[in-house]
Amino acid sequence: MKIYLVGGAVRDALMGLPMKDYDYVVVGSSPAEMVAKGYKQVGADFPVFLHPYTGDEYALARTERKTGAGYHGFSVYAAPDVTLEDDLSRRDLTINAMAVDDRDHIIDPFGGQADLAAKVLRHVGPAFAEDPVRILRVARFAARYDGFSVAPETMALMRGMVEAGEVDALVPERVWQELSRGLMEAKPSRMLEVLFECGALHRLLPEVARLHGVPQPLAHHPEGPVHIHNNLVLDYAAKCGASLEVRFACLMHDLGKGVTPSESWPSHPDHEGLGLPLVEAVCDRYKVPSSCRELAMLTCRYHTHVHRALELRPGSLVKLLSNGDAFRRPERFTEFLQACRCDARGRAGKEESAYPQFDLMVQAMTAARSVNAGEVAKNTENKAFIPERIHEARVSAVKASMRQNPLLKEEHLV
Ligand SMILES: Nc1ccn([C@@H]2O[C@H](COP(=O)(O)OP(=O)(O)OP(=O)(O)O)[C@@H](O)[C@H]2O)c(=O)n1
Ligand SMILES: [Mg+2]
Repeated sequence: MKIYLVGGAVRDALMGLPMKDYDYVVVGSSPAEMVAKGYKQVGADFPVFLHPYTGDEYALARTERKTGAGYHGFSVYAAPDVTLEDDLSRRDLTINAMAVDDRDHIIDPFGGQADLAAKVLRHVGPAFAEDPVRILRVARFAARYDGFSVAPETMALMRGMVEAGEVDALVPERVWQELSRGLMEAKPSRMLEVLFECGALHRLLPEVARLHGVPQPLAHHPEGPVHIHNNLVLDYAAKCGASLEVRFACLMHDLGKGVTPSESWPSHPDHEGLGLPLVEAVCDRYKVPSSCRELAMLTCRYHTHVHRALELRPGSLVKLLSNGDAFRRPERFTEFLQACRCDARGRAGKEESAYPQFDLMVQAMTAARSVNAGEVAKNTENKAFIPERIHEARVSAVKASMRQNPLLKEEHLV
């Protein structure tokens, strides 16, 4: 038998990037031989084994053929006569279809090195079309690797797959897994662009696709239409190293602008409220984790309130804190503020601009949270007045702390 390192590790090594996981292909062996050598078989469907010491994955060279719809509609053929080239030819992209043998010799039958040098994401062959997840993978690699483009013939193939309804058959968990990974890459906007170009975004996230070309007031948004703004917001969040929750909230924050009646353009009255059912629909569709869902809802609903924080009086600031659940969930409220800051800076020429609303809201939250609500409750004789008294105490605390904030004018302190 012969063992080769394949896939992502080879690609990343050639790019000079750290290798994350090692996948090996074994040629000329059998399950019985692998087990006899101490490898542990994992999964009944595929001939994949774990190395007894390193835990790395070793797969018998195999060919796959789609026999029906969905995930189980595959027939796998693994036998000692399947060659390394056979195995590489069923893989998605040329840059993922290279192997290295035990003498560090590179086997590259599909021009993966040339495509790496030219920064091209190109499919290996017609087998690409057998797995629609690959459309999402291509979009994700475009978001990860700076300057990579999708080969025209690959884009055409992906478009054909979308038209054939292939992405509609994807299970929600897989879509979320790929989308969330793409959001965590260096330039998430590239994922959206690639998905848009092949038509997959319209199928998977029509709410986001709909933002394309929608006008906004130029004075606030010199970058132009909503989708460009959305892309800048996302990429700024990525540049800051924001969490998945913050990045997802950024992706969702302006969905309401996609359903503004065109008579109102370029204004978007109540896009916050209009966006909420759309955010819910996306989250339901992909069973989005509640941490992402909650922050996205909060951000959609209240981001413009935070933008106006400098004009809010203490009473309104406390109400915003309370609506944002800042007393019970201060960490989440801080992530909400981060998303608001990404929104403000994700505009042409605004990336470096000050966003004093962030510090102001943190200051207000700290002051309001310093109120001992239990103590206020204990000292309130008529228990029906407790919520009101707590609110008043918080307002007083915010007011006192605001007196030290030079950003605020006297009239805001009343
Ligand atoms: N839908 C898929 C998934 C995987 N592969 C192949 O299996 C290898 C390993 O898959 P995986 O670890 O999921 O992806 P990587 O390419 O290693 O990317 P990542 O860095 O995200 O792990 C890929 O390189 C590719 O050759 C494929 O052809 N089609
Ligand atoms: Mg990998």
